[in-house]
Amino acid sequence: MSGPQPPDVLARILRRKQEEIAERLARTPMRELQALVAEASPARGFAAAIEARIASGEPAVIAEVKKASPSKGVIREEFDPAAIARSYEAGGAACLSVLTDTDFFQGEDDFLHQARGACNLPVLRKDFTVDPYQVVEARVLGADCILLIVAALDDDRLAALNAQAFELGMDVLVEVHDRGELARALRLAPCDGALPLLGINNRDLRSFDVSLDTTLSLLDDIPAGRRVVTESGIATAGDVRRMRDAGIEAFLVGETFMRAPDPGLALRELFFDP
Ligand SMILES: O=P(O)(O)OC[C@@H](O)[C@@H](O)c1c[nH]c2ccccc12
Repeated sequence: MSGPQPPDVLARILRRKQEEIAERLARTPMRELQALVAEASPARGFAAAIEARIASGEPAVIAEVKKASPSKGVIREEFDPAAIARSYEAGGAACLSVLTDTDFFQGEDDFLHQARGACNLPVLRKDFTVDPYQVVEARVLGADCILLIVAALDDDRLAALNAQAFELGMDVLVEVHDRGELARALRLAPCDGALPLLGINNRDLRSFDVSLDTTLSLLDDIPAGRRVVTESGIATAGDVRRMRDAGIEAFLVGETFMRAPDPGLALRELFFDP
């Protein structure tokens, strides 16, 4: 370790998230929210879209719609979620990921709505989901998949939120960063035969350090047949090659595309015409 370490940003985000959930509950009680599920747009099949893409011999790219982050500040000034979604779809994305956290990522719930409404791709709600209220909220917003960060949840909560998401017809991307978290993710039981996608975050959410070695170092512990998504820090054709040589076929990429004038073109160049 070198240089000053930032404070544990994940802990700060989770403290603030509890306040935010309380505020939202006070505005719209759970019962009212649940009544809106019936009116939500049917789920698009997030994991199925990834598998279909890989079955056709191409990598599955989950392209992220992200304006800012705590580690990088504002990443993209000119930010139109609908235009970005259309660009990603044209560039060959299999799915989208949309940041909805406002306080740390300058996201909005409405960004998900705008992005999903502008294309036919399944969409991941990228947020810090720690409460059943947020899972219902995700589906009401139209989300096709939610993120569950193992480092943010105890075993019981992780299992409960995972099952709840599947019951609502969504898929789950369960995110790990080290061997201990991976072991916990692998203990999740199937829901109606379905298991979550395994996301390996190359960025340490506590220190912001990024290393693609994180993904490679965990592969030996993953049973055959599980779908792995490598997340964060993918920037060059060499990075993509390195991951694909290790057998990784699903990628979650944000910053590299968000810094490009045309995000979908950047996607196409990185993955489809190197
Ligand atoms: O912008 P990048 O380095 O390509 O990373 C995308 C994505 O993996 C990252 O935004 C992310 C991964 N896990 C998260 C959890 C919360 C917020 C954000 C994230």
